Amino acid sequence: MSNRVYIFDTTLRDGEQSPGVSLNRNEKLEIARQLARLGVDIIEAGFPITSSGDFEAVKTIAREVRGVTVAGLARTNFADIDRAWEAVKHADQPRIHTFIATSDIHLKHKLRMSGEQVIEAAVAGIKRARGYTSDVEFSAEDASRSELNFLCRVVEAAIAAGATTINIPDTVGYATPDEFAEFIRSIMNNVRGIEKVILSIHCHDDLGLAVSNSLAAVLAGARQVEGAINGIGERAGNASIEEIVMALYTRRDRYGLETGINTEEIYRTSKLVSKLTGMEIQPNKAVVGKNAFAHESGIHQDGVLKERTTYEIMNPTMVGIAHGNLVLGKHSGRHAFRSRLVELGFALNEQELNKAFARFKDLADRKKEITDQDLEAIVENEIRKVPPTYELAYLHISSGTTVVPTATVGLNHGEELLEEAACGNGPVDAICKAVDKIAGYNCRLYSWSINAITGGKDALGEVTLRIAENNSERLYMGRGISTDILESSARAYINAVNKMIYEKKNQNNDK
Ligand SMILES: CC(=O)SCCNC(=O)CCNC(=O)[C@H](O)C(C)(C)COP(=O)(O)OP(=O)(O)OC[C@H]1O[C@@H](n2cnc3c(N)ncnc32)[C@H](O)[C@@H]1OP(=O)(O)O
Ligand SMILES: CC(C)C(=O)C(=O)O
Repeated sequence: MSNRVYIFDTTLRDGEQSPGVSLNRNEKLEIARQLARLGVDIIEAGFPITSSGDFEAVKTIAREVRGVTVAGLARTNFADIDRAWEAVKHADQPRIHTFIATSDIHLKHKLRMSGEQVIEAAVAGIKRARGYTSDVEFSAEDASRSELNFLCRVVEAAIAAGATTINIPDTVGYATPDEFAEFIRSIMNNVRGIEKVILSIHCHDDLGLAVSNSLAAVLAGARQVEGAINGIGERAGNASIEEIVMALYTRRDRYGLETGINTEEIYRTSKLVSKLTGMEIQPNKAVVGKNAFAHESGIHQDGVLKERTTYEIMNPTMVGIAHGNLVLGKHSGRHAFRSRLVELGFALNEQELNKAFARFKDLADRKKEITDQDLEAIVENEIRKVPPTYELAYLHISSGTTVVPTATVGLNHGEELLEEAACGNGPVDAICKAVDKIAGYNCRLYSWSINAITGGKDALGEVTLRIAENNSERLYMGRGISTDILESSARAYINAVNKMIYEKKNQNNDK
């Protein structure tokens, strides 16, 4: 048996069946192009009878995305099959994918057909499709809940009618891995002609088992896996392509199976699908989640810094993520802390490091995640504390929808109180201009951001900003905290100006 596993991507068909998702033609085309770069073998581009929009999207993909099989889904009736063919016929390798349910529950309640009628419909549909193309996939919908002997009869008839791929879906995500593997083995052992076709599986995630069931089936002998990027799809979704691919890749040591996927395109594909479908990726999602390669606790961070493989079974670059990250938080230790400071360009001695680390742990108790800006602030405010040339004495703001924003600022400069007023485009701009007038500088604001340190209406707002003199690129970061965000802004701006003055003074002393 070949060790090559074919990847059938149904992001644009079953994936689009996710509640709330509707992709237009251009969006589908953009995703299809990316799927081709990813290296999937088959793109199921849509269900052409569904709407003229879907028909046009499948047709466009078939015409424009080369070097890949493009499939269109169809029920077994001729109208669906004819429409699917019209849509895919210009593809490099067109495939018609036709399906009908085989479980008692579907026959009795949904199709209201007998078993013989289902076999007849399947055979007729496949023959119709074979009249158009030599690449015909047949799916026995709800196969995993079907009576095995009947399913084997349907599959045998489908092969005899000309199907080249036989798909066994776990349509409602009911199977469990060992049971599904056994089911696949039974089909392989009982269906005449099964060795002539590619045996495929299509698993749903209702019990969170779609990937496990898919892998179990592959290990039992299936050689095509159907799934969707990010695991999107009807209800709880489909098996996630990226998880299956990375499981096969990572465990090739044990199973020796291969896909044609260019794994470095995985992350980009996942991001694109998430962006265009509007379906966010949960942070702890395997392979592509924000936290998939993030390490938060000190012991793990220390291990990863010493040797990445201590806590990483995949290299993030393998899936197209530039590098993993060490998230600094209250569980982090000195090794990770020092390493991030070095990355930020700070070389602290042991005493400074200990002092900064204690301050960091303090802050980490109050904040969920410590950012690079927090670290810069710790070092600059705590370790390289500058003497305050100016300190805020008072602040008065006049602002609103009908007045020009004006700020009056009083700054203590030693024993002196210096006062100035200025107008600006907004109150923050007015504050900065008033401070500039007092300090005798002309600065521009590069960035300004606010972060609520505590919750509720009286939350402490922490403003972090960066300024530079008008004729210089040297940036100074300032930080200010208050329950009033304009006061936080004033304090942050004054803090940055003080740093600038201090640095200039020291440079002059050095000369
Ligand atoms: C498991 C899966 O994911 S299957 C794919 C699911 N995807 C979709 O349904 C795509 C979106 N669907 C649609 O736009 C519409 O349902 C259409 C265009 C496909 C059909 O619309 P309608 O003709 O109005 O039929 P409706 O959806 O209400 O009912 C489905 C009909 O197809 C029949 N049917 C269902 N599956 C099959 C099949 N594989 N082969 C033949 N007939 C089938 C049903 O028995 C029902 O027939 P009935 O009208 O005689 O009772
Ligand atoms: C059409 C088939 C493959 C399907 O989507 C399912 O059974 O879930």
